[in-house]
Amino acid sequence: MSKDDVVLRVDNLVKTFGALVATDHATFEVERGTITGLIGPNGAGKSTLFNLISGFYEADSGSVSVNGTDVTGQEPYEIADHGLIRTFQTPRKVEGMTVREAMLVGPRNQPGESFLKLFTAPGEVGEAESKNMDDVNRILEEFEIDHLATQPATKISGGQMKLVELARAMLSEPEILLLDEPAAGVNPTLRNKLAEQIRRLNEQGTTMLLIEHDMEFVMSLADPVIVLDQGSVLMEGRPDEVQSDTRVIDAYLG
Ligand SMILES: Nc1ncnc2c1ncn2[C@@H]1O[C@H](COP(=O)(O)OP(=O)(O)OP(=O)(O)O)[C@@H](O)[C@H]1O
Repeated sequence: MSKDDVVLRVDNLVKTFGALVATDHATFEVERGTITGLIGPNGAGKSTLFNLISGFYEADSGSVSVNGTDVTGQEPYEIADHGLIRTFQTPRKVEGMTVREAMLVGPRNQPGESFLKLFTAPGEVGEAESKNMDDVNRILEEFEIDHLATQPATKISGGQMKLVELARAMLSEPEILLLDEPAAGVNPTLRNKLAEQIRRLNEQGTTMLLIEHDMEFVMSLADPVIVLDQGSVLMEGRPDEVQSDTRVIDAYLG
């Protein structure tokens, strides 16, 4: 793979918790334009890997690069500025806000977040905020969830919240989006909607790295699929190759 084709490179990452090696020299690349699946039995180290890649955990050793830039040791917001955005298994609490307000929390590079700018460049702040509002309204429509805009964010279903999380992540215009179990606890109708949206975003150019326990969901969306076992990469291949590999079957039954 040429350097330009790789959005994310994970090289020999190690993370220990006391005597437990949660990430054991994990090494892989995510090719631009793909939906790459990341699967593995419970405790294989998938969430730890996401936390390391997105800067929420510090690695003991190894490196992470995004778009050819070494981001090892950077803070999550710095890594986000390089175009890597993640969602969480359990969406963050947004009490007291409508869905539209929750969407507005935390888009990247928002000048309103800098108090100084309120005094030095108030016009810029106003413009940025109205652009954010336009972006939120456009994305709510694209995700076909504009009817939820004025609902209290805590009153919508878990599945709808997952759609809102995905929509909110897209406000940052990521080059690579890390999705942590988007289908978990979501009913079949909304799961299909989520899959449709993930496919649409990918066709429009967003590369994805997808952790998912629902095999049907991940195998119908992802290619390639990386299998993690005991903190390291066991294999990588097309969904059909992974599903029939005896090492993978053993790891799951193990
Ligand atoms: N903060 C932590 N402190 C101590 N041990 C941890 C911590 N986070 C994860 N672990 C341990 O590291 C190992 C990998 O956990 P991790 O959550 O990354 O696996 P996973 O593949 O995401 O599992 P699951 O599919 O069940 O979510 C497990 O043994 C877990 O108990």
